[in-house]
Amino acid sequence: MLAASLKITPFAIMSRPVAGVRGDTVIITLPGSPKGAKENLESIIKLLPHACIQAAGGDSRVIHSGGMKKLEKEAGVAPHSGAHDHHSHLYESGGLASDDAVGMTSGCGHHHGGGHHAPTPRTKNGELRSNDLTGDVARRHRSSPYPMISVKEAHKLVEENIPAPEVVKKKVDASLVGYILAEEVRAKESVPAFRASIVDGYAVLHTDGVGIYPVVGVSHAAPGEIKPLEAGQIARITTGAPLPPGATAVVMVEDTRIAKTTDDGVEELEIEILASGLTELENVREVGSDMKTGDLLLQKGAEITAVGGEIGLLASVGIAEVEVYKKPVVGVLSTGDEIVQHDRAENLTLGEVRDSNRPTLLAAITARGFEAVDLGIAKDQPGTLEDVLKDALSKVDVIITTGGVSMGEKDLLKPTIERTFNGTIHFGRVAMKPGKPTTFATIPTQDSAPKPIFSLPGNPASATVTFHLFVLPALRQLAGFIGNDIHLAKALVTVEEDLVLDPRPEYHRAAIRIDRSGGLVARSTGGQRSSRIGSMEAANALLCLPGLSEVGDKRTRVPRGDKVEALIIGDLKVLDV
Ligand SMILES: Nc1nc2c(c(=O)[nH]1)N[C@H]1C(S)=C(S)[C@@H](COP(=O)(O)OP(=O)(O)OC[C@H]3O[C@@H](n4cnc5c(N)ncnc54)[C@H](O)[C@@H]3O)O[C@H]1N2
Ligand code: MOO
Ligand SMILES: [Mg+2]
Repeated sequence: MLAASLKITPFAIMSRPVAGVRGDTVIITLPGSPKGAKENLESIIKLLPHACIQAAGGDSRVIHSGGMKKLEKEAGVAPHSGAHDHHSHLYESGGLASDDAVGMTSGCGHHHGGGHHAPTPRTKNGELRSNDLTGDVARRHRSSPYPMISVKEAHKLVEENIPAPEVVKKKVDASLVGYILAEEVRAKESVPAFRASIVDGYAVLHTDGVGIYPVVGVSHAAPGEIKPLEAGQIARITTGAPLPPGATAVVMVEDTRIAKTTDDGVEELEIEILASGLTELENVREVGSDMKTGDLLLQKGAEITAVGGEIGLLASVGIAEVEVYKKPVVGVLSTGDEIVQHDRAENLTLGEVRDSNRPTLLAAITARGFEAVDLGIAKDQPGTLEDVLKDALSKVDVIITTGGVSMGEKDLLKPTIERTFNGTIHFGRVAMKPGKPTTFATIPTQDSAPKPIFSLPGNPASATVTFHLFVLPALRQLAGFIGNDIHLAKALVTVEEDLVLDPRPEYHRAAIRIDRSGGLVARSTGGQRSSRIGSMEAANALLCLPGLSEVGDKRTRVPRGDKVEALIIGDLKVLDV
């Protein structure tokens, strides 16, 4: 306790905690200050069950040989009671789970440079961290070997380990939306390519002034030759049509009067110009006044957006194809013996679970403009998982799997990635809720850079949140987005109700609306349990709530009316009045 407190304050030297055992009771004294008490307790709490069992006379040899479960049962220590779980979360968010833990960040966790130490894929004595693939359950890790890193760290590790984007040529058409330009584009023609009228009326010499003039020609917005115009003459012209050579302005038909027509009253012979003080090029678009040959049209790195403006600009100067960054093809694989096709007709038998992760992710990937490949469901068998992943590596640029990344003996993704594919696990645990066991790795391949694989947690809300937080930015980076454009947009929103804080930094699903004053208000989607995909229904934002450990015991909730940072994951809607 003193050592842990000393890391926090030198005043720790002044405290005089004592601890002891009376009968079979463990007694520990803590400082008076609530903060001090919490910090001291946290530094030893993981050992309390052990200490209690020893104080109750448990035999330490049995304990260390994994007989903890049996002893806990005998001693009536509930192995996984809520409280215990709560405590385990408490450490993890406090970064006390292991000495590799790093300080937590609050907010949306986007890294802004700054030092970081990436946890090494191997332990200090060079061992691989994952369980071995023998499946001997008694040999599996009893606590995670993966350092708990912050979301900010995780973002940095992803950004540093995503391959460089590939350049491809694409036609300028609707399929270009969402691509990033890999080259600077300049105008190869001027717009307009000729002097064009902005209005319907009469082409004149602006020096002629008011008076009656003969109509000597007609210029329609159509290809064809136009006769030159002399002083004292005018020509009828329609909007967008080329001015006759020699003409220097256009008078709107509203500023004229008919002076003489043919006998049958069909054709106009002479027109009275009523507009005076015409300036040169009045109502005329000079050649290249919108865009001149050689002008910069679009920068390298510009996004071709769904608004269509960039496609229009390219089309307006006749660009037929451009170099863009190839968008990654993304494979989605569900894993788990319990997982069945969501639309399988038969009713569920005991233990079966409908696959919601794959449909969710395939939809989200496609809607974001990336090509998604359905890799189906893999059983929790090392062999089949290996076959499916091998096949996937030959077909897609990025693999997403869900499930099988936690502490269970059937959680095969980490061991398979590391031991079968010689992959590098860049991180395997993130201080966040949901999404703690999120795993990001790269797998070496013969003919390309190591391929990214995101093994997301199986819990549906966890899988969907971590897709938005980690995978989507990686896809955007692969597609050529840079800097903050890689990440989801952040906004400050006012919470409409009190939100209870979790020990871990939480990405709380919410529906945000633009309110009458133009501000953003957030309404929680309700129960945020990681298994509840319903918490993603109507969610267009993830509220970045700090973990309890970050806010100290100052507060345990975000009060209604407070503002928090939110990551925008869906379209904004206006508040229904
Ligand atoms: N002893 C510990 N157990 C767990 C920990 C821990 O730290 N210690 N972490 C918990 C957290 S946090 C999460 S998140 C989960 C993630 O575990 P996995 O990634 O291994 O996920 P699975 O066990 O395979 O499945 C979890 C849950 O989700 C259901 N599932 C899986 N795939 C799908 C799918 N495609 N569609 C719908 N539902 C799916 C699965 O049936 C399970 O119910 O680990 C905790 N455990
Ligand atoms: O980390 Mo998990 O909170 O259940 O997704
Ligand atoms: Mg599991």
